[in-house]
Amino acid sequence: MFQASLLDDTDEGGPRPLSSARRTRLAHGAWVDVLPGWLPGADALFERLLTSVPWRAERRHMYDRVVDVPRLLAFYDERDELPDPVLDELKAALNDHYAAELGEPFRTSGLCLYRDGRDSVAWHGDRIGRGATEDTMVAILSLGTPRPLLLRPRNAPHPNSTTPTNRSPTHGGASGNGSSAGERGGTVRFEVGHGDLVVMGGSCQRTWEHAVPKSARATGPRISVQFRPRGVR
Ligand SMILES: O=C(O)CCC(=O)C(=O)O
Ligand SMILES: [Fe+2]
Repeated sequence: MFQASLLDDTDEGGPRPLSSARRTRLAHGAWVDVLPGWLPGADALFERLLTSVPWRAERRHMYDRVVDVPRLLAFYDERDELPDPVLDELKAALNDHYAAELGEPFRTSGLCLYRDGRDSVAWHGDRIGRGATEDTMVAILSLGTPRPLLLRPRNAPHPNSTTPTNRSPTHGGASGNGSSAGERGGTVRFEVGHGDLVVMGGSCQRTWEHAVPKSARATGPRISVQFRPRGVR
């Protein structure tokens, strides 16, 4: 049982039990757990993070150019104080549920702010560090405006291929609060926001890639909080 304390002092209520997360097994030993509406009242946390986190713009080398990273970032290493006590409680709840299976605790927290539909993250695996060679987990809390989080197998077949080489999962439709997963051409799609949790596990960082694509529609801001073990990034 999750022992709510700080959360009970607000009108947010605590996170829902992680035992109700639904696991989707993907090809190649990857899996994804999804718990829509994990954190009820998540919009209050969203507003606090939006104003209290020292969001940084970054620039990165891309081939021979230096380009703006199309989202704002903040990173909290294991010894850093998190920007909101609710994040400590969520990390503790994740560790209560997952540490035995993971074999170690989640320790670091990365935050991304997608200001609007022009912000995005390109296809990648979290492969800086052990995620490139070992099974691991990355747990992502989504706050604010829902955006699609897409997953596809690495070295995916051409989109027009009629003979996909990967076993594809099938998904139910939309769930209660609007989160939904769908699958098309080997790509798995989760619409995440407003307190939804997605945990990528098994070989997901090695054998699959994930992305939050740009959107041409008017899109409000989304914050994601990624909890990772030590040495995974
Ligand atoms: O915003 C998200 O949900 C994904 C972020 C991500 O993939 C990353 O920071 O590595
Ligand atoms: Fe990632």
